[in-house]
Amino acid sequence: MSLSVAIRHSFGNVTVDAAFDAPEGVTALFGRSGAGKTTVANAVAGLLRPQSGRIVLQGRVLLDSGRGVNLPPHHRRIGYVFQEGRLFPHLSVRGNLAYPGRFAGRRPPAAEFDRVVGMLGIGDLLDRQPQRLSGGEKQRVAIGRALLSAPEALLMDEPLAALDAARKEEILPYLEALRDEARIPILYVSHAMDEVARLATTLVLMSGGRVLRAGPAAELLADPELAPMIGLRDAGALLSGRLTRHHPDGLSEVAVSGGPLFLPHVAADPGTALRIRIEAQDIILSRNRPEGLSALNILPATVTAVHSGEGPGVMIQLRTGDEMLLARLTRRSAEALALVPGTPCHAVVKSVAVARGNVGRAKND
Ligand SMILES: Nc1ncnc2c1ncn2[C@@H]1O[C@H](COP(=O)(O)OP(=O)(O)OP(=O)(O)O)[C@@H](O)[C@H]1O
Repeated sequence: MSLSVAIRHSFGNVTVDAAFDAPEGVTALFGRSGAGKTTVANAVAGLLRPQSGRIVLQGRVLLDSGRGVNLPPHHRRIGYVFQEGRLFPHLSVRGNLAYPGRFAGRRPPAAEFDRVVGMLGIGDLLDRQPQRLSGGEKQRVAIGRALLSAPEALLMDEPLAALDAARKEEILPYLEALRDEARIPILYVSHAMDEVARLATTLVLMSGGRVLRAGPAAELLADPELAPMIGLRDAGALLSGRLTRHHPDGLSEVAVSGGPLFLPHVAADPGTALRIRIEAQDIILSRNRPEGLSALNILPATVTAVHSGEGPGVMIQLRTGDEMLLARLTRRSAEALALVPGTPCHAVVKSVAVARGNVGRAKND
């Protein structure tokens, strides 16, 4: 199951020239405003006919400019979710959900309807009209409607951008479940790194109309050379772990390959697989194992790369267990500690530095 995209399109002197593969899971198209994300998404949706390109979904050719193939949007079998839910205002939630079935000439089987409604937690909303839904509820219905069209891929264009932080946090677990349960590629357009770090399994970094890098999200997010492009304040690597237990003082303990991590309470059962984003600016490095320190998380690590930019800062990549971390230090500190590839050290992370939104679910295998 995959979506393969290669397009080239010029708007006057601006050219978008992008190629990548989106396998099952969430492929995040990330980049600053004007990077070319919407152009790619529109070409995939069939809303823009690129001057040249080839787009193939599960072996079906959606676009092949060389052979004059360009399927219209409604024949592409792609479900769309946009920034605002775009629900039909005159239909109830149930009516909105049933709509794609009518459109495709079939109704989704009742079991499928119940499964999607259950997964998105919208069972209590079925008889409401869209104007009586919150922004987050509207988005969940919009996702449900897209899923019930039995799509072979989902395209989500900034689906959380119009929501405040609390509504975003409410909807992210549903998107995580979708990522891990729907066995289709999900193309997720966003310029918000917190969402991307939470959801992406594959990352396509775009800049100036081109794909700078594409690959597994955990690998790209731990690459110090890409940090300036991601944004130094947003840089941070992902750790995967398993919740081991909740402590009576409110901390949750998570086993990551480098050791135990103590985090502010994580609302999940022991055994749950998690992914944790540790922001590069929240790590302190020490050559010796620090003692008499308030921080609870001290992970033994080895420096694997040091990347200096133009400013006073450096990005240090570290291995802890079998995973990577990124730490942002001043050049002065890195020199004082003589940090070079191979240097053993300790990565110190304050528990409270790990924001709740940086702890998400991962696929349970
Ligand atoms: N219809 C158009 N006419 C002229 N230039 C365009 C048109 N659409 C897009 N562009 C240009 O193409 C480039 C890519 O735009 P695009 O909308 O794909 O970027 P984006 O990454 O989606 O940005 P944003 O996050 O702001 O939506 C930009 O330089 C933009 O100005």
